[in-house]
Amino acid sequence: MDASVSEIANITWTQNALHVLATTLHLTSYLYPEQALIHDGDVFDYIVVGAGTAGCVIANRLTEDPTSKVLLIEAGGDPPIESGLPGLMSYMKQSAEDWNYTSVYDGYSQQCHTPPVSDIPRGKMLGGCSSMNYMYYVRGNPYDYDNWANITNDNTWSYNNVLPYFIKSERLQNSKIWNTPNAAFHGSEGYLGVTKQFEKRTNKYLQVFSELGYNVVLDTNGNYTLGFTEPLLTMVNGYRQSTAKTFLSPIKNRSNLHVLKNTLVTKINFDEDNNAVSIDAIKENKKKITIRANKEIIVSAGTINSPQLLMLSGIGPRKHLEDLGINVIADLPVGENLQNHISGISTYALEKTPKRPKDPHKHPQPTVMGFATVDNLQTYPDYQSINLIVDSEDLLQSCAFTNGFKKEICNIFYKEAKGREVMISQTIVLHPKSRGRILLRNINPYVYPEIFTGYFSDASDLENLASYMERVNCVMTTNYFQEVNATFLIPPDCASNEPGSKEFWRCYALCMAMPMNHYIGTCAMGSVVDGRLKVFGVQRLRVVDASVIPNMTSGNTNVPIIMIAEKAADFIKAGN
Ligand SMILES: Cc1cc2nc3c(=O)[nH]c(=O)nc-3n(C[C@H](O)[C@H](O)[C@H](O)COP(=O)(O)OP(=O)(O)OC[C@H]3O[C@@H](n4cnc5c(N)ncnc54)[C@H](O)[C@@H]3O)c2cc1C
Repeated sequence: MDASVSEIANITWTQNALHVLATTLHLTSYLYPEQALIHDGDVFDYIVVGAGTAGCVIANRLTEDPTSKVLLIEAGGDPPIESGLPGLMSYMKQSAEDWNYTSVYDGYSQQCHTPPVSDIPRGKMLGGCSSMNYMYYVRGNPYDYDNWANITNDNTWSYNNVLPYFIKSERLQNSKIWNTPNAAFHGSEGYLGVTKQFEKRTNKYLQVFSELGYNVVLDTNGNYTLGFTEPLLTMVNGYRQSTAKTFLSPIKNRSNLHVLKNTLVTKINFDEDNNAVSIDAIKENKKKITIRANKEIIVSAGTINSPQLLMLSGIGPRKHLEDLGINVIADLPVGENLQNHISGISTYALEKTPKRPKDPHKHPQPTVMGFATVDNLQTYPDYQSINLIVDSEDLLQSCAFTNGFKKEICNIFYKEAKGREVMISQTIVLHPKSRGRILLRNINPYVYPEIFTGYFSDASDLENLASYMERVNCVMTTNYFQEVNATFLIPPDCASNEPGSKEFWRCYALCMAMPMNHYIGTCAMGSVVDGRLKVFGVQRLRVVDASVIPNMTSGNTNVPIIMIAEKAADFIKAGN
Protein backbone atom coordinates (compact mmCIF):
# COMPACT_ATOMS: atom_id res chain seq x y z
CA MET A 1 0.00 0.00 0.00
CA ASP A 2 1.38 3.48 -0.77
CA ALA A 3 1.97 6.05 1.96
CA SER A 4 -1.15 8.18 1.31
CA VAL A 5 -3.51 5.24 1.10
CA SER A 6 -2.20 3.69 4.31
CA GLU A 7 -2.34 7.05 6.13
CA ILE A 8 -6.02 7.48 5.22
CA ALA A 9 -6.74 3.87 6.25
CA ASN A 10 -5.11 4.56 9.66
CA ILE A 11 -7.18 7.69 10.17
CA THR A 12 -10.42 5.93 9.25
CA TRP A 13 -9.58 3.07 11.65
CA THR A 14 -8.87 5.54 14.47
CA GLN A 15 -12.08 7.46 13.75
CA ASN A 16 -14.12 4.25 13.90
CA ALA A 17 -12.52 3.33 17.24
CA LEU A 18 -13.23 6.81 18.63
CA HIS A 19 -16.83 6.55 17.40
CA VAL A 20 -17.35 3.25 19.24
CA LEU A 21 -15.96 4.86 22.39
CA ALA A 22 -18.32 7.83 22.04
CA THR A 23 -21.46 5.79 21.35
CA THR A 24 -20.88 3.21 24.06
CA LEU A 25 -19.47 5.25 26.95
CA HIS A 26 -20.78 8.82 26.35
CA LEU A 27 -17.72 10.12 28.16
CA THR A 28 -18.49 13.79 27.54
CA SER A 29 -22.24 13.95 28.23
CA TYR A 30 -21.74 15.09 31.82
CA LEU A 31 -20.33 18.36 30.47
CA TYR A 32 -23.43 19.41 28.56
CA PRO A 33 -27.14 20.05 29.18
CA GLU A 34 -29.32 16.95 29.38
CA GLN A 35 -31.72 16.13 26.58
CA ALA A 36 -34.93 18.15 27.08
CA LEU A 37 -38.26 16.32 27.21
CA ILE A 38 -40.20 18.05 24.47
CA HIS A 39 -43.67 17.23 23.19
CA ASP A 40 -45.52 18.16 20.05
CA GLY A 41 -47.25 21.53 20.60
CA ASP A 42 -44.92 22.78 23.39
CA VAL A 43 -44.47 26.56 23.56
CA PHE A 44 -41.34 28.62 24.29
CA ASP A 45 -40.52 32.32 24.18
CA TYR A 46 -37.56 31.79 21.87
CA ILE A 47 -36.56 28.91 19.66
CA VAL A 48 -32.91 28.87 18.54
CA VAL A 49 -32.27 26.54 15.59
CA GLY A 50 -28.70 25.17 15.67
CA ALA A 51 -26.53 24.92 18.80
CA GLY A 52 -23.38 25.79 16.90
CA THR A 53 -20.88 28.58 17.39
CA ALA A 54 -23.53 31.31 17.37
CA GLY A 55 -26.47 29.31 18.76
CA CYS A 56 -24.76 28.45 22.06
CA VAL A 57 -23.89 32.11 22.65
CA ILE A 58 -27.46 33.26 21.92
CA ALA A 59 -28.98 30.59 24.17
CA ASN A 60 -26.69 31.60 27.00
CA ARG A 61 -27.44 35.31 26.75
CA LEU A 62 -31.21 34.92 26.30
CA THR A 63 -31.51 32.67 29.35
CA GLU A 64 -29.78 35.30 31.51
CA ASP A 65 -33.31 36.64 31.87
CA PRO A 66 -34.94 33.99 34.10
CA THR A 67 -38.37 34.85 32.72
CA SER A 68 -37.37 33.90 29.14
CA LYS A 69 -38.03 30.28 28.24
CA VAL A 70 -35.58 29.19 25.53
CA LEU A 71 -35.45 26.06 23.39
CA LEU A 72 -32.15 25.34 21.64
CA ILE A 73 -32.44 22.65 18.95
CA GLU A 74 -29.39 20.87 17.53
CA ALA A 75 -29.20 18.30 14.73
CA GLY A 76 -26.16 16.63 16.33
CA GLY A 77 -25.35 15.47 19.85
CA ASP A 78 -22.65 16.08 22.45
CA PRO A 79 -19.12 16.67 21.15
CA PRO A 80 -17.01 13.53 21.55
CA ILE A 81 -13.81 13.36 23.59
CA GLU A 82 -11.56 14.05 20.60
CA SER A 83 -13.32 17.36 20.04
CA GLY A 84 -12.09 18.63 23.41
CA LEU A 85 -8.49 17.52 22.91
CA PRO A 86 -6.62 19.94 20.60
CA GLY A 87 -4.07 17.30 19.59
CA LEU A 88 -6.83 15.17 18.05
CA MET A 89 -8.50 17.90 16.02
CA SER A 90 -7.52 16.32 12.69
CA TYR A 91 -9.75 13.33 13.44
CA MET A 92 -12.94 15.43 13.43
CA LYS A 93 -13.12 15.85 9.66
CA GLN A 94 -15.36 13.22 8.02
CA SER A 95 -16.29 11.84 11.45
CA ALA A 96 -19.85 11.15 12.61
CA GLU A 97 -19.93 14.75 13.92
CA ASP A 98 -19.18 16.28 10.50
CA TRP A 99 -22.02 17.10 8.07
CA ASN A 100 -19.39 16.23 5.49
CA TYR A 101 -20.64 18.32 2.58
CA THR A 102 -18.94 18.44 -0.80
CA SER A 103 -19.13 21.11 -3.46
CA VAL A 104 -20.59 20.68 -6.93
CA TYR A 105 -17.80 19.73 -9.40
CA ASP A 106 -16.69 22.82 -11.33
CA GLY A 107 -14.04 21.21 -13.53
CA TYR A 108 -11.41 23.80 -12.56
CA SER A 109 -10.71 24.85 -8.99
CA GLN A 110 -9.87 21.54 -7.30
CA GLN A 111 -7.99 19.72 -10.04
CA CYS A 112 -5.19 18.41 -7.80
CA HIS A 113 -7.60 16.99 -5.20
CA THR A 114 -9.11 13.53 -4.91
CA PRO A 115 -11.99 13.67 -5.71
CA PRO A 116 -11.72 16.98 -7.62
CA VAL A 117 -14.31 18.78 -5.48
CA SER A 118 -14.11 20.66 -2.17
CA ASP A 119 -14.69 18.83 1.08
CA ILE A 120 -16.77 21.14 3.21
CA PRO A 121 -16.46 20.07 6.85
CA ARG A 122 -19.17 21.49 9.16
CA GLY A 123 -19.68 20.53 12.79
CA LYS A 124 -22.84 18.59 13.59
CA MET A 125 -22.79 18.67 17.38
CA LEU A 126 -23.17 21.13 20.24
CA GLY A 127 -20.74 23.94 19.44
CA GLY A 128 -21.02 23.25 15.69
CA CYS A 129 -17.81 24.17 13.88
CA SER A 130 -16.30 25.63 17.06
CA SER A 131 -16.15 22.03 18.30
CA MET A 132 -13.99 20.95 15.36
CA ASN A 133 -12.13 24.04 14.13
CA TYR A 134 -8.40 24.75 14.36
CA MET A 135 -8.84 27.17 17.27
CA TYR A 136 -7.13 30.25 15.81
CA TYR A 137 -8.47 33.36 17.50
CA VAL A 138 -8.54 36.06 14.81
CA ARG A 139 -10.83 39.09 14.82
CA GLY A 140 -10.00 40.64 11.46
CA ASN A 141 -9.36 44.29 10.70
CA PRO A 142 -11.29 47.40 11.87
CA TYR A 143 -11.92 48.24 8.20
CA ASP A 144 -13.97 45.02 7.81
CA TYR A 145 -16.58 46.16 10.30
CA ASP A 146 -16.69 49.77 9.10
CA ASN A 147 -17.44 48.23 5.71
CA TRP A 148 -20.37 46.24 7.19
CA ALA A 149 -21.68 49.47 8.75
CA ASN A 150 -21.64 51.04 5.27
CA ILE A 151 -23.40 48.06 3.67
CA THR A 152 -26.16 47.98 6.28
CA ASN A 153 -26.25 51.73 6.72
CA ASP A 154 -26.22 50.87 10.41
CA ASN A 155 -23.42 52.29 12.50
CA THR A 156 -23.85 49.68 15.22
CA TRP A 157 -21.61 47.46 13.01
CA SER A 158 -18.71 49.93 12.89
CA TYR A 159 -15.49 48.72 14.48
CA ASN A 160 -15.90 51.01 17.49
CA ASN A 161 -19.34 49.55 18.12
CA VAL A 162 -18.42 45.86 17.67
CA LEU A 163 -15.22 46.04 19.73
CA PRO A 164 -17.06 45.95 23.10
CA TYR A 165 -18.67 42.65 22.03
CA PHE A 166 -15.32 41.05 21.16
CA ILE A 167 -14.15 42.14 24.60
CA LYS A 168 -17.31 40.93 26.31
CA SER A 169 -16.91 37.30 25.19
CA GLU A 170 -13.16 37.03 25.80
CA ARG A 171 -11.14 35.81 28.79
CA LEU A 172 -7.56 36.39 27.66
CA GLN A 173 -4.91 34.56 29.64
CA ASN A 174 -1.64 36.02 28.43
CA SER A 175 0.38 38.21 30.77
CA LYS A 176 2.58 39.57 27.98
CA ILE A 177 -0.37 41.10 26.10
CA TRP A 178 -1.88 42.37 29.33
CA ASN A 179 1.34 44.35 29.86
CA THR A 180 1.12 46.18 26.51
CA PRO A 181 -1.13 49.00 25.23
CA ASN A 182 -3.02 46.29 23.27
CA ALA A 183 -4.56 45.21 26.60
CA ALA A 184 -7.19 47.88 25.90
CA PHE A 185 -8.56 45.65 23.11
CA HIS A 186 -8.97 42.51 25.19
CA GLY A 187 -11.39 41.09 27.73
CA SER A 188 -10.69 39.26 30.98
CA GLU A 189 -14.18 38.34 32.17
CA GLY A 190 -15.79 36.58 29.22
CA TYR A 191 -16.74 32.93 28.79
CA LEU A 192 -14.29 32.26 25.95
CA GLY A 193 -10.81 31.37 27.23
CA VAL A 194 -7.97 32.52 24.97
CA THR A 195 -4.27 31.69 25.29
CA LYS A 196 -1.04 31.47 23.32
CA GLN A 197 0.96 28.29 22.99
CA PHE A 198 4.64 29.19 23.16
CA GLU A 199 6.85 26.89 21.15
CA LYS A 200 10.62 27.20 20.92
CA ARG A 201 10.43 25.82 17.39
CA THR A 202 8.53 28.82 16.04
CA ASN A 203 11.22 31.38 16.96
CA LYS A 204 13.42 30.64 13.97
CA TYR A 205 10.43 31.01 11.63
CA LEU A 206 9.46 34.36 13.15
CA GLN A 207 13.08 35.32 12.47
CA VAL A 208 12.69 34.19 8.83
CA PHE A 209 9.74 36.57 8.30
CA SER A 210 11.52 39.35 10.17
CA GLU A 211 14.52 38.95 7.84
CA LEU A 212 12.10 39.44 4.92
CA GLY A 213 11.05 42.80 6.38
CA TYR A 214 7.76 41.85 8.06
CA ASN A 215 7.11 43.17 11.57
CA VAL A 216 7.09 40.53 14.29
CA VAL A 217 4.38 41.51 16.76
CA LEU A 218 2.85 40.09 19.93
CA ASP A 219 -0.77 40.54 18.95
CA THR A 220 -2.67 41.10 15.70
CA ASN A 221 -6.08 41.58 17.36
CA GLY A 222 -5.86 45.26 18.27
CA ASN A 223 -6.58 48.12 15.88
CA TYR A 224 -3.24 47.52 14.11
CA THR A 225 -3.45 44.02 12.68
CA LEU A 226 -0.43 43.65 10.37
CA GLY A 227 2.67 41.57 11.11
CA PHE A 228 3.73 38.04 12.00
CA THR A 229 3.04 36.43 15.36
CA GLU A 230 2.31 33.24 17.25
CA PRO A 231 -1.49 33.35 17.10
CA LEU A 232 -3.91 33.39 19.98
CA LEU A 233 -5.89 30.17 20.38
CA THR A 234 -9.32 29.32 21.76
CA MET A 235 -7.70 26.78 24.07
CA VAL A 236 -7.21 26.77 27.85
CA ASN A 237 -5.29 24.31 30.03
CA GLY A 238 -4.98 21.93 27.12
CA TYR A 239 -8.69 21.88 26.21
CA ARG A 240 -10.66 23.35 23.30
CA GLN A 241 -12.84 26.34 24.05
CA SER A 242 -15.81 25.56 21.82
CA THR A 243 -18.92 27.64 22.45
CA ALA A 244 -20.55 24.43 23.73
CA LYS A 245 -17.86 24.10 26.40
CA THR A 246 -17.65 27.80 27.22
CA PHE A 247 -21.17 29.20 26.79
CA LEU A 248 -23.36 26.12 27.33
CA SER A 249 -21.61 23.92 29.93
CA PRO A 250 -21.50 26.62 32.64
CA ILE A 251 -25.28 27.22 32.36
CA LYS A 252 -26.41 23.66 31.74
CA ASN A 253 -28.61 23.69 34.84
CA ARG A 254 -30.49 26.93 34.14
CA SER A 255 -34.14 25.99 34.50
CA ASN A 256 -35.24 28.18 31.57
CA LEU A 257 -32.77 26.54 29.13
CA HIS A 258 -34.03 23.51 27.21
CA VAL A 259 -31.75 21.74 24.76
CA LEU A 260 -33.12 19.28 22.24
CA LYS A 261 -30.32 17.29 20.60
CA ASN A 262 -30.22 14.96 17.60
CA THR A 263 -33.23 16.79 16.17
CA LEU A 264 -33.44 18.27 12.68
CA VAL A 265 -35.54 21.40 12.20
CA THR A 266 -37.24 21.00 8.83
CA LYS A 267 -39.46 24.07 8.43
CA ILE A 268 -40.38 27.44 9.88
CA ASN A 269 -44.12 28.11 9.85
CA PHE A 270 -45.75 31.53 9.41
CA ASP A 271 -49.21 32.88 10.24
CA GLU A 272 -51.30 34.88 7.75
CA ASP A 273 -49.44 38.10 8.71
CA ASN A 274 -46.04 36.56 7.96
CA ASN A 275 -45.10 36.19 11.62
CA ALA A 276 -42.80 33.23 12.24
CA VAL A 277 -44.78 31.28 14.81
CA SER A 278 -43.48 27.72 14.98
CA ILE A 279 -41.00 25.18 13.67
CA ASP A 280 -41.41 21.61 12.46
CA ALA A 281 -38.72 19.18 13.52
CA ILE A 282 -37.89 15.49 13.38
CA LYS A 283 -36.57 13.96 16.58
CA GLU A 284 -34.00 11.18 16.96
CA ASN A 285 -36.82 8.62 17.13
CA LYS A 286 -38.12 10.01 13.76
CA LYS A 287 -41.16 11.50 15.49
CA LYS A 288 -42.35 14.75 13.86
CA ILE A 289 -43.12 17.63 16.21
CA THR A 290 -44.24 21.24 15.91
CA ILE A 291 -43.08 23.70 18.58
CA ARG A 292 -44.39 27.24 18.95
CA ALA A 293 -42.42 30.39 19.73
CA ASN A 294 -44.19 33.25 21.51
CA LYS A 295 -41.58 35.86 20.74
CA GLU A 296 -38.99 34.94 18.08
CA ILE A 297 -37.35 32.19 16.11
CA ILE A 298 -33.60 32.57 15.67
CA VAL A 299 -31.95 30.55 12.91
CA SER A 300 -28.28 29.78 13.69
CA ALA A 301 -27.80 26.73 11.48
CA GLY A 302 -24.70 28.04 9.65
CA THR A 303 -23.89 29.19 6.13
CA ILE A 304 -25.05 25.99 4.40
CA ASN A 305 -28.02 24.97 6.54
CA SER A 306 -29.58 28.35 7.35
CA PRO A 307 -30.31 29.15 3.68
CA GLN A 308 -31.49 25.56 3.17
CA LEU A 309 -33.99 25.89 6.04
CA LEU A 310 -35.14 29.33 4.93
CA MET A 311 -35.73 28.14 1.37
CA LEU A 312 -37.59 25.03 2.56
CA SER A 313 -39.79 27.45 4.54
CA GLY A 314 -40.60 29.69 1.56
CA ILE A 315 -37.94 32.39 1.96
CA GLY A 316 -35.67 32.55 -1.04
CA PRO A 317 -35.42 33.39 -4.74
CA ARG A 318 -38.99 33.20 -6.11
CA LYS A 319 -38.18 31.32 -9.31
CA HIS A 320 -36.08 28.67 -7.55
CA LEU A 321 -38.76 28.07 -4.91
CA GLU A 322 -41.61 27.99 -7.42
CA ASP A 323 -39.68 25.51 -9.59
CA LEU A 324 -39.68 23.21 -6.56
CA GLY A 325 -43.34 23.85 -5.74
CA ILE A 326 -42.56 25.76 -2.53
CA ASN A 327 -45.05 28.44 -1.51
CA VAL A 328 -43.15 31.77 -1.52
CA ILE A 329 -43.40 33.77 1.71
CA ALA A 330 -40.61 36.28 0.89
CA ASP A 331 -38.69 36.64 -2.37
CA LEU A 332 -35.10 37.19 -1.17
CA PRO A 333 -31.61 36.28 -2.50
CA VAL A 334 -31.15 33.52 0.08
CA GLY A 335 -28.27 31.16 -0.80
CA GLU A 336 -26.59 33.70 -3.07
CA ASN A 337 -23.39 35.62 -2.24
CA LEU A 338 -21.62 32.47 -0.89
CA GLN A 339 -18.04 33.42 -0.05
CA ASN A 340 -15.01 31.68 1.37
CA HIS A 341 -11.34 32.46 1.68
CA ILE A 342 -9.30 30.61 -0.89
CA SER A 343 -5.72 29.73 -0.03
CA GLY A 344 -2.74 27.99 -1.60
CA ILE A 345 -0.40 25.55 0.13
CA SER A 346 3.39 25.78 -0.30
CA THR A 347 5.46 23.07 1.35
CA TYR A 348 9.08 23.34 2.45
CA ALA A 349 11.25 20.48 3.73
CA LEU A 350 13.90 21.71 6.16
CA GLU A 351 16.44 20.26 8.62
CA LYS A 352 16.43 16.65 9.83
CA THR A 353 14.33 16.31 12.94
CA PRO A 354 13.62 13.51 15.43
CA LYS A 355 10.06 12.20 15.66
CA ARG A 356 8.31 14.13 18.45
CA PRO A 357 5.87 12.56 20.92
CA LYS A 358 2.29 13.78 20.44
CA ASP A 359 0.63 15.60 23.35
CA PRO A 360 -3.17 15.52 22.97
CA HIS A 361 -3.42 18.65 25.11
CA LYS A 362 -1.32 20.74 22.74
CA HIS A 363 -2.24 22.33 19.46
CA PRO A 364 -0.71 19.80 17.08
CA GLN A 365 0.71 22.33 14.64
CA PRO A 366 2.92 25.06 16.13
CA THR A 367 2.00 28.07 14.03
CA VAL A 368 3.45 31.34 12.83
CA MET A 369 0.69 33.55 11.45
CA GLY A 370 1.03 36.77 9.52
CA PHE A 371 -1.10 39.45 7.91
CA ALA A 372 0.52 41.36 5.08
CA THR A 373 -0.11 43.91 2.37
CA VAL A 374 1.30 44.45 -1.09
CA ASP A 375 1.18 48.24 -0.73
CA ASN A 376 3.24 49.30 2.31
CA LEU A 377 1.00 52.29 2.98
CA GLN A 378 -2.14 50.20 3.36
CA THR A 379 -3.28 49.32 6.91
CA TYR A 380 -5.58 46.40 6.14
CA PRO A 381 -4.06 43.12 4.97
CA ASP A 382 -4.33 41.65 1.47
CA TYR A 383 -3.23 38.20 2.51
CA GLN A 384 -2.79 35.99 5.55
CA SER A 385 0.05 33.53 5.91
CA ILE A 386 -0.47 30.54 8.20
CA ASN A 387 2.75 28.56 8.62
CA LEU A 388 2.50 25.20 10.32
CA ILE A 389 5.70 23.68 11.70
CA VAL A 390 5.31 19.91 11.52
CA ASP A 391 7.15 16.69 10.76
CA SER A 392 6.91 14.55 7.64
CA GLU A 393 4.23 12.28 9.14
CA ASP A 394 2.03 15.31 9.84
CA LEU A 395 2.71 16.51 6.32
CA LEU A 396 1.39 13.24 4.93
CA GLN A 397 -1.75 13.44 7.06
CA SER A 398 -2.34 17.05 6.16
CA CYS A 399 -1.71 16.54 2.43
CA ALA A 400 -3.67 13.32 1.90
CA PHE A 401 -6.47 13.65 4.46
CA THR A 402 -6.99 17.16 5.83
CA ASN A 403 -6.33 18.92 2.54
CA GLY A 404 -7.32 16.00 0.29
CA PHE A 405 -4.64 16.43 -2.39
CA LYS A 406 -4.21 13.55 -4.81
CA LYS A 407 -1.98 10.75 -3.68
CA GLU A 408 0.65 11.21 -6.44
CA ILE A 409 1.43 14.64 -4.98
CA CYS A 410 1.36 13.58 -1.33
CA ASN A 411 3.56 10.53 -1.91
CA ILE A 412 6.21 12.64 -3.66
CA PHE A 413 6.10 15.34 -0.95
CA TYR A 414 6.33 12.71 1.80
CA LYS A 415 9.27 10.96 0.16
CA GLU A 416 11.20 14.22 -0.21
CA ALA A 417 10.40 15.39 3.32
CA LYS A 418 10.78 12.10 5.23
CA GLY A 419 12.61 12.65 8.53
CA ARG A 420 12.79 16.44 8.04
CA GLU A 421 11.01 19.34 9.70
CA VAL A 422 8.40 20.77 7.35
CA MET A 423 6.85 24.20 7.02
CA ILE A 424 3.39 23.98 5.46
CA SER A 425 2.68 27.53 4.40
CA GLN A 426 -0.90 28.47 3.66
CA THR A 427 -1.32 31.77 1.82
CA ILE A 428 -4.83 33.16 1.98
CA VAL A 429 -6.51 35.70 -0.31
CA LEU A 430 -8.33 37.71 2.34
CA HIS A 431 -10.69 39.64 0.07
CA PRO A 432 -11.72 37.27 -2.73
CA LYS A 433 -14.10 38.57 -5.39
CA SER A 434 -15.50 35.20 -6.52
CA ARG A 435 -18.98 34.28 -5.34
CA GLY A 436 -20.85 30.99 -5.20
CA ARG A 437 -24.38 30.00 -4.29
CA ILE A 438 -26.48 27.35 -2.60
CA LEU A 439 -29.56 25.79 -4.18
CA LEU A 440 -31.99 23.17 -2.96
CA ARG A 441 -31.90 19.88 -4.84
CA ASN A 442 -35.46 19.10 -3.77
CA ILE A 443 -37.82 19.66 -0.85
CA ASN A 444 -36.55 16.78 1.28
CA PRO A 445 -34.82 18.38 4.33
CA TYR A 446 -32.45 15.41 4.61
CA VAL A 447 -31.09 15.89 1.08
CA TYR A 448 -27.98 18.06 1.07
CA PRO A 449 -28.25 21.26 -0.98
CA GLU A 450 -26.09 21.92 -4.04
CA ILE A 451 -23.06 24.02 -3.09
CA PHE A 452 -21.52 25.95 -5.98
CA THR A 453 -18.38 27.45 -4.48
CA GLY A 454 -17.51 29.68 -7.44
CA TYR A 455 -13.78 29.59 -6.61
CA PHE A 456 -11.73 31.56 -9.15
CA SER A 457 -14.87 32.57 -11.07
CA ASP A 458 -13.34 36.03 -10.75
CA ALA A 459 -9.93 35.56 -12.40
CA SER A 460 -8.28 38.17 -10.17
CA ASP A 461 -8.47 35.75 -7.23
CA LEU A 462 -6.11 33.28 -8.91
CA GLU A 463 -3.78 36.09 -10.05
CA ASN A 464 -3.67 37.46 -6.51
CA LEU A 465 -3.17 34.04 -4.95
CA ALA A 466 -0.27 33.30 -7.31
CA SER A 467 1.41 36.62 -6.59
CA TYR A 468 0.97 36.35 -2.79
CA MET A 469 2.40 32.80 -2.86
CA GLU A 470 5.35 34.04 -4.89
CA ARG A 471 5.98 36.70 -2.22
CA VAL A 472 5.83 34.15 0.60
CA ASN A 473 8.27 31.95 -1.33
CA CYS A 474 11.00 34.53 -0.59
CA VAL A 475 11.50 32.46 2.57
CA MET A 476 13.80 30.36 0.34
CA THR A 477 16.31 33.26 0.30
CA THR A 478 16.55 33.63 4.09
CA ASN A 479 19.56 32.57 6.15
CA TYR A 480 17.80 29.70 7.90
CA PHE A 481 16.32 28.21 4.73
CA GLN A 482 19.71 28.48 2.99
CA GLU A 483 21.58 26.98 5.95
CA VAL A 484 19.41 23.87 6.05
CA ASN A 485 19.30 23.59 2.27
CA ALA A 486 15.50 23.88 2.23
CA THR A 487 13.56 22.12 -0.51
CA PHE A 488 10.48 23.79 -2.00
CA LEU A 489 8.19 20.89 -2.94
CA ILE A 490 6.63 21.11 -6.40
CA PRO A 491 3.70 18.97 -7.57
CA PRO A 492 4.40 16.96 -10.77
CA ASP A 493 1.53 18.87 -12.43
CA CYS A 494 3.65 22.07 -12.52
CA ALA A 495 7.08 20.49 -13.09
CA SER A 496 7.10 21.42 -16.78
CA ASN A 497 6.65 25.15 -16.10
CA GLU A 498 9.73 27.39 -15.96
CA PRO A 499 10.33 27.70 -12.16
CA GLY A 500 9.60 31.21 -10.95
CA SER A 501 7.74 32.23 -14.14
CA LYS A 502 4.23 33.70 -14.00
CA GLU A 503 2.92 30.47 -15.60
CA PHE A 504 4.66 28.45 -12.91
CA TRP A 505 3.04 30.43 -10.08
CA ARG A 506 -0.38 30.33 -11.74
CA CYS A 507 -0.07 26.54 -12.12
CA TYR A 508 1.22 26.14 -8.56
CA ALA A 509 -1.53 28.30 -7.05
CA LEU A 510 -4.28 26.54 -9.01
CA CYS A 511 -2.97 23.05 -8.26
CA MET A 512 -2.26 23.68 -4.56
CA ALA A 513 -5.42 25.74 -4.02
CA MET A 514 -7.11 24.92 -0.75
CA PRO A 515 -10.40 26.45 0.35
CA MET A 516 -10.48 27.61 3.97
CA ASN A 517 -13.45 26.68 6.17
CA HIS A 518 -14.79 30.24 6.33
CA TYR A 519 -18.10 29.99 4.46
CA ILE A 520 -20.23 33.12 4.84
CA GLY A 521 -22.75 35.36 3.15
CA THR A 522 -25.77 33.25 2.12
CA CYS A 523 -28.28 35.23 4.22
CA ALA A 524 -26.31 38.45 4.10
CA MET A 525 -26.98 41.63 6.01
CA GLY A 526 -28.33 44.22 3.63
CA SER A 527 -30.00 41.74 1.26
CA VAL A 528 -31.65 38.95 3.31
CA VAL A 529 -31.52 40.38 6.84
CA ASP A 530 -31.38 43.96 8.06
CA GLY A 531 -28.76 45.44 10.38
CA ARG A 532 -30.65 43.92 13.36
CA LEU A 533 -30.48 40.52 11.63
CA LYS A 534 -34.25 40.40 11.08
CA VAL A 535 -35.30 38.66 7.88
CA PHE A 536 -36.80 41.15 5.41
CA GLY A 537 -40.47 40.71 4.54
CA VAL A 538 -41.45 38.68 7.62
CA GLN A 539 -41.60 39.26 11.38
CA ARG A 540 -40.30 37.47 14.45
CA LEU A 541 -37.52 35.74 12.52
CA ARG A 542 -33.78 36.45 12.68
CA VAL A 543 -30.72 34.74 11.31
CA VAL A 544 -27.64 34.83 13.54
CA ASP A 545 -24.57 32.99 12.26
CA ALA A 546 -21.86 33.18 9.58
CA SER A 547 -24.45 33.42 6.82
CA VAL A 548 -25.30 37.03 7.71
CA ILE A 549 -21.74 38.27 7.13
CA PRO A 550 -21.93 40.37 3.95
CA ASN A 551 -18.19 40.46 3.15
CA MET A 552 -15.23 38.40 4.30
CA THR A 553 -13.33 39.57 7.35
CA SER A 554 -9.53 39.77 7.15
CA GLY A 555 -8.99 36.44 8.86
CA ASN A 556 -10.66 33.39 10.36
CA THR A 557 -14.36 33.57 11.12
CA ASN A 558 -15.09 31.92 14.48
CA VAL A 559 -14.59 34.93 16.74
CA PRO A 560 -16.38 37.42 14.46
CA ILE A 561 -19.39 35.05 14.63
CA ILE A 562 -19.24 34.93 18.44
CA MET A 563 -19.20 38.74 18.39
CA ILE A 564 -22.25 38.76 16.05
CA ALA A 565 -24.13 36.42 18.41
CA GLU A 566 -23.27 38.53 21.46
CA LYS A 567 -24.58 41.60 19.65
CA ALA A 568 -27.68 39.84 18.34
CA ALA A 569 -28.62 38.75 21.86
CA ASP A 570 -28.67 42.40 22.89
CA PHE A 571 -30.77 43.30 19.82
CA ILE A 572 -33.27 40.58 20.74
CA LYS A 573 -33.44 41.55 24.41
CA ALA A 574 -33.90 45.22 23.49
CA GLY A 575 -36.58 44.41 20.91
CA ASN A 576 -38.72 42.26 23.21
C1 LIG B 1 -12.32 22.26 10.12
C2 LIG B 1 -12.58 23.71 10.43
C3 LIG B 1 -11.54 24.51 10.88
C4 LIG B 1 -11.75 25.85 11.17
N1 LIG B 1 -10.75 26.57 11.77
C5 LIG B 1 -11.02 27.82 12.23
C6 LIG B 1 -10.08 28.52 13.05
O1 LIG B 1 -9.01 28.00 13.38
N2 LIG B 1 -10.41 29.76 13.47
C7 LIG B 1 -11.58 30.36 13.14
O2 LIG B 1 -11.79 31.51 13.53
N3 LIG B 1 -12.49 29.72 12.38
C8 LIG B 1 -12.26 28.46 11.96
N4 LIG B 1 -13.21 27.77 11.27
C9 LIG B 1 -14.46 28.48 10.90
C10 LIG B 1 -15.43 28.69 12.05
O3 LIG B 1 -15.29 27.66 13.00
C11 LIG B 1 -16.85 28.75 11.49
O4 LIG B 1 -16.93 29.83 10.57
C12 LIG B 1 -17.89 29.02 12.57
O5 LIG B 1 -17.70 28.15 13.65
C13 LIG B 1 -19.30 28.85 12.00
O6 LIG B 1 -20.23 29.20 13.01
P1 LIG B 1 -21.82 29.20 12.74
O7 LIG B 1 -22.47 29.53 14.04
O8 LIG B 1 -22.12 30.05 11.59
O9 LIG B 1 -22.17 27.72 12.30
P2 LIG B 1 -21.92 26.33 12.99
O10 LIG B 1 -20.90 26.45 14.07
O11 LIG B 1 -21.66 25.38 11.89
O12 LIG B 1 -23.29 25.98 13.70
C14 LIG B 1 -24.45 25.55 13.03
C15 LIG B 1 -25.12 24.51 13.91
O13 LIG B 1 -26.46 24.30 13.46
C16 LIG B 1 -26.74 22.91 13.45
N5 LIG B 1 -27.80 22.71 12.46
C17 LIG B 1 -27.71 22.92 11.14
N6 LIG B 1 -28.91 22.69 10.54
C18 LIG B 1 -29.78 22.35 11.51
C19 LIG B 1 -31.16 22.02 11.52
N7 LIG B 1 -31.88 22.04 10.39
N8 LIG B 1 -31.73 21.69 12.70
C20 LIG B 1 -31.01 21.69 13.85
N9 LIG B 1 -29.69 22.02 13.90
C21 LIG B 1 -29.08 22.36 12.74
C22 LIG B 1 -25.41 22.29 13.07
O14 LIG B 1 -25.36 20.93 13.38
C23 LIG B 1 -24.43 23.15 13.85
O15 LIG B 1 -24.24 22.67 15.16
C24 LIG B 1 -13.04 26.43 10.97
C25 LIG B 1 -14.09 25.63 10.52
C26 LIG B 1 -13.88 24.27 10.27
C27 LIG B 1 -15.02 23.42 9.82
